[in-house]
This record gives sequence, C-alpha cells and structure tokens, in this order.
Amino acid sequence: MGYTVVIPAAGIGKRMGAGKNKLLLSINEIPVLVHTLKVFEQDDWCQSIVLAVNDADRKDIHTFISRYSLKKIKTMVKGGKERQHSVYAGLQSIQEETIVLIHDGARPFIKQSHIHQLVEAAKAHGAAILAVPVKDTVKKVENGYVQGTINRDTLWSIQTPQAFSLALIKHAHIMAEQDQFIGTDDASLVERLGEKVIIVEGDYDNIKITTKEDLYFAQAILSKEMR
Ligand SMILES: Nc1ccn([C@@H]2O[C@H](COP(=O)(O)OP(=O)(O)OP(=O)(O)O)[C@@H](O)[C@H]2O)c(=O)n1
Ligand SMILES: C[C@](O)(CO)[C@H](O)COP(=O)(O)O
Repeated sequence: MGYTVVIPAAGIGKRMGAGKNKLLLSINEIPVLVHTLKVFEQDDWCQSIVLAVNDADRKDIHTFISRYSLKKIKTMVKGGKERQHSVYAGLQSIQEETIVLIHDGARPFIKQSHIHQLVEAAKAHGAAILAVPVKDTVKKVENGYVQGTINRDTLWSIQTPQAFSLALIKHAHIMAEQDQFIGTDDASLVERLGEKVIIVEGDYDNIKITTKEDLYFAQAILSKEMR
C-alpha cells in the first residue's frame, strides 16, 4: 500500500515575519522542514518524496539532506508563485500511477496512523483529506459587521495530507490551470470537478506553522510527544 508524497516547501513565510522561509527555522534545534520530512522517511509505506523548493533555499536543504540522511527525496522541483503552482510542479515529476499525498512542509506533527488511514481511504474513494471539527463559532463578516453565523455542525478545519489517485489530482490541476482557478488547498480543485472527497478525522496537534505563536504551540506539542 505505497504512496508518493509531494511536499510544498517553497513559501516565503510572510506571516511568520522571520525574514526567511519559516521552514528553515528550528524547533528544538531541528529545522521545521526536517521534522516534517522525518515522518515520511520513517514510514515504510512512503516510496518517495518530491520536494518543491525556492532556489534561495536549495543550499540549506541540501545541507539538511546530508546532515539528517534523508534518503527518500527522489526529486526536488522549483516552487511557483502560489502554493498550487509548487504542488503542480511536483505532480508533473511523477509518471507512474500511484496514490499521491500532498502535505505542507509547514505541518511537522502529522502522525503515521493518520497517513495510513488517508492512503487506504484514497485507494477506496479516489480522494481523502485530513480534517478536524471546528471548535470556535464562525461568522460571516463584511465591512466589520456580522452578516450571519454559520452552523458549526457542518464546519471542519481542513489540514494536510490530502491524498488522491495521481490521475485524478493531475487532471484537477490541469483543469484549474486551464480555468485560471487558484484554490487554497488541492481538494478544492477536485471538488470543482464534481468529484467526491472523503474526510478522515485527524487531531489538533497537526498544526500548520504559520505565525510566531505557532512556534510556542510547536514546543508544547514536541514536549508532550517526548514524554
Ligand atoms: N508559493 C508557495 C507558497 C507556499 N508553499 C508551501 O505551502 C505550504 C503552506 O503554505 P503557507 O503556510 O502559506 O506558507 P507560506 O506561503 O510560506 O506562508 P505565508 O503565506 O505567510 O507567506 C508551506 O509548506 C509552504 O512552504 C509553496 O511550496 N509554494
Ligand atoms: C492546504 C492547507 O494547509 C489546508 O488547510 C491550507 O489551505 C494552506 O493555506 P496557506 O495559506 O497556503 O498556508
């Protein structure tokens, strides 16, 4: 039950405000990106890793690959202007049909058990994504005024990995490019084609390192895992 994972790691970390790609920042002296990559390196189901990177970060990333003996990174592609473009560049480097996972380099706390549930769900249904129920109340706001409260029972906070058959996700990206559609996740490109996407429930540790507060949360998650 193998898979290939595409890891978009070519962002600039604007919201982190660190003046460099946030994936090069360290948590407990290990770079965020290395924390993420190690999960897949240690997963026997993972057959290869495709990394989308910025040219500016290549030297650092090659240093990480040798320092941490990351052996599964078979391809490194140049990232694009948007996350979607980086993912598509990675997908284009995969030829043989397989289950493909797309996972943010900024999500270091993904668990192997959830990866395996996703792979099995994608095998059975074609598309499967990790999510957790929304905990806050969510309201629609325009010009600073509440327009309405959205029924929380139907709301999920969507994470990655997102898992697909290669043929389906490649087709979805081709159609999105043709229609000049940019989505904030890959599943939205599949949904817009009318294809079903199944939810696999994950957990709240699978945070995306986005702003500086997330570095504090990351320390807490790591110390919990080390207990
Ligand atoms: N053009 C881009 C933008 C984002 N990403 C990657 O997609 C993941 C999720 O993106 P995000 O958290 O938004 O990262 P950044 O774009 O770096 O953050 P910001 O929006 O604050 O600049 C990250 O692993 C990021 O490196 C990418 O590969 N290519
Ligand atoms: C793909 C994603 O992580 C799902 O929640 C999220 O949409 C990425 O958004 P970003 O603005 O590119 O970080």
